Amino acid sequence: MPAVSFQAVSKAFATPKGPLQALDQVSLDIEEGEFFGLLGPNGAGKTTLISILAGLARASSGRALVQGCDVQTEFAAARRKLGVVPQELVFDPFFNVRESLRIQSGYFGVRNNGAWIDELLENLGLADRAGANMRQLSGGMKRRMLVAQALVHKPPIIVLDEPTAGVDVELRQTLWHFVARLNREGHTVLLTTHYLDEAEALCGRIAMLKSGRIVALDRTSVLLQEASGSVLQFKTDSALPPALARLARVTGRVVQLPAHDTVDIEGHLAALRTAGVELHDLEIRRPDLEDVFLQVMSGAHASRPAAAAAAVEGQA
Ligand SMILES: Nc1ncnc2c1ncn2[C@@H]1O[C@H](COP(=O)(O)OP(=O)(O)OP(=O)(O)O)[C@@H](O)[C@H]1O
Repeated sequence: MPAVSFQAVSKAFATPKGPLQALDQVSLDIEEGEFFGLLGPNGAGKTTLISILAGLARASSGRALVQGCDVQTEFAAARRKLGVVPQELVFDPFFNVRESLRIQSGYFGVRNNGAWIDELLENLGLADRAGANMRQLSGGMKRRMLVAQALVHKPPIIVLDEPTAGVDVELRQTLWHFVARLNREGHTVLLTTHYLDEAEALCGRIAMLKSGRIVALDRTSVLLQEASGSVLQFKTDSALPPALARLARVTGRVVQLPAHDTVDIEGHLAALRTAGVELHDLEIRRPDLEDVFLQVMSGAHASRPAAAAAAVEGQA
């Protein structure tokens, strides 16, 4: 039985401009013990899908199951199996850190788990703030607390919705170290993030959503292998010729240019030389997950989600 199963999940929101299709027939199984990444640009539907899983939003059609429990008809059982770390910081300001965790445990019917609460506080760098009132915590500390709250009932499935947005390097490392350990111990992890290097490093399998549909679904290693061509990367202080500027991914001085083949690379280099662009730290590398993501979103990547592939093969 999959840890998480989305079965033809669709969701339309009523808006003043008419219905907005946030999710369109999303089908996806996440197996026990997977570290699964759900990626997509802003507005792709990631949070909506997670909200449906957590029972915070209702699917317009289709259904979601957590270890076989329907999130609508068996809400309490499904919810107990999930530890959801939400994007937004919402807290009860009247309690201290340890009290909040005890209350959250009680909410899930879990008692006498002081040892686990201590372990959470220790592993998330909150031990010396255990007596602090929630109001006194910094933003980063509050985020650690969100993680602790989500894990307090030792859920088999951990759902992290952009857990590292606005988080410092130290907390990122603490968090990933801890979540990777829980995954090794058998917990299933579902992660959404805009940090594709994190997804590449952590996730065994990845689904990419675009406008509410799955547009890629595969093992991370396969997505990387199927990415076409290579990337010409260099640093420069000069402006790029317009034709290359349109193709390039530019981050400050770092320029990354996708290239299909060696002829393409030679063409790029010739155009740069003609334009008098001075290149530093030039390298040619394999595409990384960010390149794959951009290829998938532009429709250029070879990967097809299984359902779409089966439909095409069925027509043949
Ligand atoms: N309550 C709502 N009412 C109307 N539209 C909504 C509502 N919630 C989400 N949407 C819309 O549904 C679409 C999907 O939003 P969602 O928050 O799921 O995207 P996301 O992939 O999580 O994006 P981000 O990366 O920005 O967090 C967007 O177009 C969004 O504007």
